[in-house]
Amino acid sequence: MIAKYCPNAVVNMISNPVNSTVPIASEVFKKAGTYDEKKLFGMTTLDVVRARTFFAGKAKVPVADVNVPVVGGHAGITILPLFSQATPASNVALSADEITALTKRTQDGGTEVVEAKAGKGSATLSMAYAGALFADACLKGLNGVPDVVECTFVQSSITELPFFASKVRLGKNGVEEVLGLGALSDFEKGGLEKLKLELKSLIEKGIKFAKEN
Ligand SMILES: NC(=O)c1ccc[n+]([C@@H]2O[C@H](COP(=O)([O-])OP(=O)(O)OC[C@H]3O[C@@H](n4cnc5c(N)ncnc54)[C@H](O)[C@@H]3O)[C@@H](O)[C@H]2O)c1
Ligand SMILES: O=C(O)C[C@H](O)C(=O)O
Repeated sequence: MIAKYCPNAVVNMISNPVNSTVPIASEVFKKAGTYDEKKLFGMTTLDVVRARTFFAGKAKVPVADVNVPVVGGHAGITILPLFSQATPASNVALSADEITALTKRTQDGGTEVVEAKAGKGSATLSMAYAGALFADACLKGLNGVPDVVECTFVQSSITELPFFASKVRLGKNGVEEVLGLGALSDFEKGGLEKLKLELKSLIEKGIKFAKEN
């Protein structure tokens, strides 16, 4: 419907599995001849919200001031929070074990809620909050507000994968610039290598599904 009737819309995919639904949507747009890679996003803002919240608690910094880039995708180990780039820096030294635990908590946050709700849906309120944050950022970009930067899952060439979540500069055309990963800790480099294998297969599954249906 969007591909046919609103071909210029900015599309934020929330429905899971985001790692596959975004590639599926790209194929649908391609079939309709209306694919614009600058306007198709997979929502990963909730991962950023979780990473910020968990980091602020441990680092003893106010959550409203915290920013943590989250890269990769939106499921399990494909979610990679870059705590080494968190701002402001922690007020207490975080150990490697604490960073590992924060990373796992961020990766498992969504599943934790889905399991707790036992068949009654997912983290709906925090999803709505994150959706509103990201939609607001898109609108700011479309309205010409400069330097609107958010993490999101988009068509990308910053790794060998065709889609990847990273910091992106939003503007009048949707994605203005896909930003790089920056310096990674050894722990994050390990996470990146593992996540790429998993993400590759989820992206390929989506593309295969779209081509067969
Ligand atoms: N990207 C994110 O950060 C994020 C966060 C939370 C949830 N999600 C995803 O958002 C989606 C919705 O989550 P929820 O908690 O609201 O789920 P839910 O199970 O409470 O609601 C899903 C709704 O979709 C309806 N539905 C199912 N199949 C349909 C179809 N074929 N046509 C029309 N309607 C259909 C169901 O009747 C139900 O009302 C899920 O895919 C979930 O995984 C994404
Ligand atoms: O719906 C899910 O499986 C979890 C959701 O993506 C979330 O991050 O809360």
